[in-house]
Amino acid sequence: MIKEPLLAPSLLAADFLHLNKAVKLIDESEADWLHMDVMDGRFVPNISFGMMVVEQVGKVLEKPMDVHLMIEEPEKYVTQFAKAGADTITVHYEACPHLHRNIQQIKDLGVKAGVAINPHTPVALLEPVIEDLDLVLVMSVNPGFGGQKFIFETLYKIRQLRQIMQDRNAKALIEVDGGVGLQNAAKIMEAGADVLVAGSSVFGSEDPMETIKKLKSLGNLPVYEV
Ligand SMILES: O=C(CO)[C@@H](O)[C@H](O)COP(=O)(O)O
Repeated sequence: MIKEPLLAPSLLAADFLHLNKAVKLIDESEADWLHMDVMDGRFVPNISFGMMVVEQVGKVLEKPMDVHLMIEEPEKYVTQFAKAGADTITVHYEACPHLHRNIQQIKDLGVKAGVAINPHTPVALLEPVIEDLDLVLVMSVNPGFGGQKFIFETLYKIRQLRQIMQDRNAKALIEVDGGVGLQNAAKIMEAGADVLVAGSSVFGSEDPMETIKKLKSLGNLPVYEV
């Protein structure tokens, strides 16, 4: 039996002219968190939105806000994102030469701390900090854009990470982000994920509410496709 995922639809795929509507939909749906993708045009080749949008969304959102910083020098901005209402702040391993300090900085703000790794980054690199983390975000596409194809090798990384965490009795949640949808969600959960981020598969679907419902009831999904 596959466990029910925590589901975090990504606002990046919503209609930016009607963010209020998207937030309301998340609050009224079975989704657990709202995922917010902040991009700076330096760490990733795209610019999305910053703390002003996060703050406005935070004012109306009732569910936890999961903020994924795809930015260089995140230490300069985490305080502002915490003030803007983030419940979890995730920084990238590849953007943090002083990762241990960055994690402590986030926790000192009273916010849950996450670290994301790009598809080419080995999970073993997180071993020295794994016990300090609330969340590990395994990128299953190269970050920067929604609507990309899930990278199959991510499944091995999730399994490896689950093993490392088990060996160290670490409690972080494993979140998987990029190309996640009804066709592969069960397989990703079976590999050991806890949280699924879903952008296009939710907001690009005909009935986002119904898609969220289906993603939450994984027992009914096929596990053969990736
Ligand atoms: O961080 C990112 C992209 O860099 C993701 O959160 C995407 O927003 C996921 O989008 P889909 O692949 O689900 O469309």
